[in-house]
Amino acid sequence: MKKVMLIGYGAMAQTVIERLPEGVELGWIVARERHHAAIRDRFHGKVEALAEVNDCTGAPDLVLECASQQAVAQYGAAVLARGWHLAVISTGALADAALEQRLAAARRAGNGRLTLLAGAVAGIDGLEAAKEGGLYRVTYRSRKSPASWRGSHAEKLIDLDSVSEAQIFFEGSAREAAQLFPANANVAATVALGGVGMDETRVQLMVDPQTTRNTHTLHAAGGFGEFSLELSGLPLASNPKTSTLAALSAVRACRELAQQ
Ligand SMILES: NC(=O)C1=CN([C@@H]2O[C@H](COP(=O)(O)OP(=O)(O)OC[C@H]3O[C@@H](n4cnc5c(N)ncnc54)[C@H](OP(=O)(O)O)[C@@H]3O)[C@@H](O)[C@H]2O)C=CC1
Ligand SMILES: O=C([O-])CC(=O)C(=O)O
Repeated sequence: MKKVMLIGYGAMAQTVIERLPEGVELGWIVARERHHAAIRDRFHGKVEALAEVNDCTGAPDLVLECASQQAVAQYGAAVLARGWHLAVISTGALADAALEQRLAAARRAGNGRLTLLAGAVAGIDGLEAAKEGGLYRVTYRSRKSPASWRGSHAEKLIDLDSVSEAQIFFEGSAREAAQLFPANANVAATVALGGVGMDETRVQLMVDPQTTRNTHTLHAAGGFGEFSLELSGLPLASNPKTSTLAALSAVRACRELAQQ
């Protein structure tokens, strides 16, 4: 039986817990103190609620970050320095170049492994293959409902309550998008890391009062030719910022672990 450590206890973590594949069990959940009693009750003490990665006395086969970019900064290096396998969903954390270097150094020092989950988007494998032949241009656009942008930096750029038609409210690099919208634009970073990088990947963020979907549009052109991909994802009921597919990509990482 393979053992997983989960970081985070929010919407995505709940989906992972509910869909945990056979052959994998949850050993630890790193969560804020206020969730600890609920975790102990739910799992009858069989899953340890931890305040810190370093409080773990066991050895997880996989550490699944389903929390935030801040959590990657807080725990990522400790996980890698211990030689563990860290799978990250908050990929936008790597828009911080200093953090990226710190994680790389910890990984080298501890012989750990870092995996970036594909998250809410598809086509990253094709993008990475295309990169081998040279990429000229990669663009990414995210279109979500006003509810999905609420509580984000979007509120400083556009009045989400009065928007009556689809509107682009942000244009910039993937690095800017991932850092300004840490709970909404990790896909921009995922696309950047698979393609032409954080500063060259052009990003548009859009609010659409007519949609209930999270729609990701990716366009890549290069020596291979050209592709456009549109993914219209259903958000999680418990968090409209997060697409169901992002949670399922974390479930898939558990399935791969079970099959190893
Ligand atoms: N790559 C991709 O395609 C996508 C990536 N994401 C990333 O996944 C993250 C999780 O999504 P989702 O579950 O929907 O978000 P939620 O806000 O529903 O849940 C986040 C959970 O993580 C916890 N958490 C956050 N930071 C820390 C920390 N430093 N230490 C301990 N616990 C922490 C929160 O704690 P508390 O309850 O106390 O607030 C909460 O339990 C997003 O923040 C985003 O970064 C999301 C969608 C797509
Ligand atoms: O889940 C999504 O649709 C995308 C998302 O929040 C992110 O990229 O951070």
